[in-house]
Amino acid sequence: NEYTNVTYQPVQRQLLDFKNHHPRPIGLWTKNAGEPVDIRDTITINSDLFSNQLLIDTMSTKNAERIPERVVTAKGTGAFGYFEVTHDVSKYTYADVFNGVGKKTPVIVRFASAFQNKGGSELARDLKTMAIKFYTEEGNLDILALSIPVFAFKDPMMTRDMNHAFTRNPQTNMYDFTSFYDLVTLRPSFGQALFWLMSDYGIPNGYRKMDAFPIHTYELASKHGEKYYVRFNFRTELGFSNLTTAEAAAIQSLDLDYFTRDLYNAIGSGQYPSWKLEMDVMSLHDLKKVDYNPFDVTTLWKNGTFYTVPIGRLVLNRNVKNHFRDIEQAAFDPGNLVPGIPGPVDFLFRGRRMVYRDTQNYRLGRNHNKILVNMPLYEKTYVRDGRPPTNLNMKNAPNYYPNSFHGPVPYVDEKRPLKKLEVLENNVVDLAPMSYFYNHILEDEAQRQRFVANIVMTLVPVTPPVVQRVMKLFHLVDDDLSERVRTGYEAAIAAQEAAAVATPPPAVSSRRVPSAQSLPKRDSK
Ligand code: HEM
Repeated sequence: NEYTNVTYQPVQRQLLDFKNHHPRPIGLWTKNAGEPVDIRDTITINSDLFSNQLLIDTMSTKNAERIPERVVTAKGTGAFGYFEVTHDVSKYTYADVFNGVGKKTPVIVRFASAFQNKGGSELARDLKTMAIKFYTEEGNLDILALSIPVFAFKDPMMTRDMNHAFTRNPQTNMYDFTSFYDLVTLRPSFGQALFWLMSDYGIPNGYRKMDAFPIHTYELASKHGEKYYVRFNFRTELGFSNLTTAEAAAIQSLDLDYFTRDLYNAIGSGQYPSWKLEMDVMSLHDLKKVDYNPFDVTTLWKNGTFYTVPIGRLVLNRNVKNHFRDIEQAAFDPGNLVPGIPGPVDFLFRGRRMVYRDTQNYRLGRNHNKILVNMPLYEKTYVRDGRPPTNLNMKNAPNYYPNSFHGPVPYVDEKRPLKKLEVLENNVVDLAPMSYFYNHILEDEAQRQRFVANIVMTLVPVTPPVVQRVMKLFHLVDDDLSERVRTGYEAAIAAQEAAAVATPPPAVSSRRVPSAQSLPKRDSK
């Protein structure tokens, strides 16, 4: 690269790169309304502040720089890239984006930590999220995925409560494992997601090295009028790898932004992260044969009841130039689907169709689709006016439908399935998958030990009556697990008590700041 004898990481050299690309200042500095700035206006002491338009511009716009952070997934990053179809899946869907081997579709992808605030730590044991917006010829397709393959509940009514219980306590303003485990044990559908989170899958070694799962069972429609039911999986081509709690803690003490740095540096040095997109498939016929609910987002499909089909590759090859413009303002909405992908039919998904739209109306405004990063390749609507941005606002085209003056017209999708599948769900929770996770998905003794240690660590600060409920739940799941967690918990509490007794009170160091008493006496001679 341009820097001889030194290796700068892309993150380190961002400003130098800018300067290299712009050997001279990029232009005259202007006030907000365009008047060039005179150098005498840039210093305000001993001047008439209220006549200084530059000062007023500066202070008033600085004050308004923030928009509300996302209620979840606030701490995030992202990049541009493309999706390439590598396999013929025309049998399953007529969606243009997945048809035609070799076809490339531009994407923006945002990653985040589910329950961290905007300035939070990426090293926290937390669900990681990956949201993909495909800018297809038939509109934006948004697929939102988590780093674990199951969700915590089926009923959208639980959303606010999970959000509250898993984030900051209203009085202490701290993350609170008491509310966390309280909710998990009162609603054991959380169990499987909890287990994934407490295992090695709970802290991937960066966004590049994690798999991502949209979780819901999507309905796909083929051009022959058949329907298929699929679960998509994004599999990292680098192979999944994780950080242990100790490794994450060590990195966290120096760098809360480790995931963001890793992604930016990789893309900036041409090591483009990539994922294979594949789907687990069942036909309508297969669906009717299984002895479980394949629409249940809290659990995996059972072995032997489906087959897997590769679709394509997702590659991220361009860092964004402006985080706020392209990442903070990005609005992903799982309801943004395209012809050939009617989408999920479960109740949680129906709830999500409402929620994302609403939160983005609040966070970005009702015209968030007109913000550059959210704009589809083609769009003609009867939407008008409202809070900016309104862009061209459809200029002078007719603003009502139907009309006889050549406003935009609908088309007929001949291939669209005639009937929609109606799914009824229940609240019954099966604990067998938790036991299966402990005994089969955790691959060896070392993984099991780390899993138990992570649970124990998070139980230590929990109110004892809630700990007892956790023990009861684990007892119902697996004897070995419950025994190990109990022993580990008792040992951790004993160690904590011993440490409290043994630790002397901290010594207060003298403060070497000037004070009336400590000023050296100069005239002592
Ligand atoms: C299968 C289950 C779910 C998956 C895979 C999922 C995935 C995601 C992802 C990837 C994001 C990050 C979007 C971004 O980066 O901007 C996100 C944000 C969000 N999710 Fe979910 N989520 C799930 C369930 C839910 C549910 C049940 C709700 C509520 C009903 C919900 C509400 C939200 C909200 C409000 C945001 C913030 C969106 C924004 O401010 O733009 N999620 N979700």
